[in-house]
Amino acid sequence: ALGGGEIVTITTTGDRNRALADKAKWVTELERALADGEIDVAVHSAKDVPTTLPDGLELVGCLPREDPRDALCGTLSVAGRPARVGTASLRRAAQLRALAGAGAADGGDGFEVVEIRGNVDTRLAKLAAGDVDAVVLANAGLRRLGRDESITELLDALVPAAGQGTVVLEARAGTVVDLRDEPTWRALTAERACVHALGADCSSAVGAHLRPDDTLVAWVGAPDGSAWLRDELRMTGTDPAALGVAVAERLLAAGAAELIYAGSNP
Ligand SMILES: NCc1[nH]cc(CCC(=O)O)c1CC(=O)O
Repeated sequence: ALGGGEIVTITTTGDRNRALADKAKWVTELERALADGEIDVAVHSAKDVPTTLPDGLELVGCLPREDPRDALCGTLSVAGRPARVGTASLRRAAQLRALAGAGAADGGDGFEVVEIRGNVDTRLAKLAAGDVDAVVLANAGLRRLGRDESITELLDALVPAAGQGTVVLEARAGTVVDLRDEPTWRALTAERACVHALGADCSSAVGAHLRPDDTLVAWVGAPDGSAWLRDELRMTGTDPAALGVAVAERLLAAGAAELIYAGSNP
């Protein structure tokens, strides 16, 4: 069990160079420290943890999930020109472009998605400076950083990333950690199983979210939002991983692999 432990701070490549696109940059150095026995438990944002773990490591626990939704800071609606919406996330860009293509922006002149990099403060500074009219960030991240006053709207229309809003614990296989919020664990299991079975990775435009009513919603799209698939299925049994695989199989049967291939090779 965890208790009376010592906290080891590890600065990762992701912390040092936020311009890198690969989310695994926040995870691999902690996994190396786990494998070397330098630490016993690694704490990650679940969203950044690939669905295939190195041999000998496993997810062992999680904290209760924060709200998993994406949050809009700024506005999608500007008079006289399309609003510029900044995001670094292929998933958010693809879903926003799909919405823009559907003419979902009420009022204004629609919006366009632009790539924006840097940490949360950098992105909010770009918004404040008028470089963009809006940015989309995880509600959970904004709340944890005390920047939730910047939020103008929670985007129910976007399907969150698998594990978004969840702090997860990873350890060497067999490590017992008495810290696991069961509803969060169920959601994490279903969402990660879905992404894994889709053959998606962090460079794919894929969302997967187990709603509190036990319905798994998944979204797979081309990066430009020109084509996408959405599916949802309610859990009937008691196996969240089986639900994730079932949704992935339905999406694959509908052609999801072509969209994911496009996402991995933009
Ligand atoms: N890849 C960056 C990252 N990893 C986890 C979060 C947010 C917090 C969370 O999802 O738990 C963020 C920032 C963002 O997406 O806005």
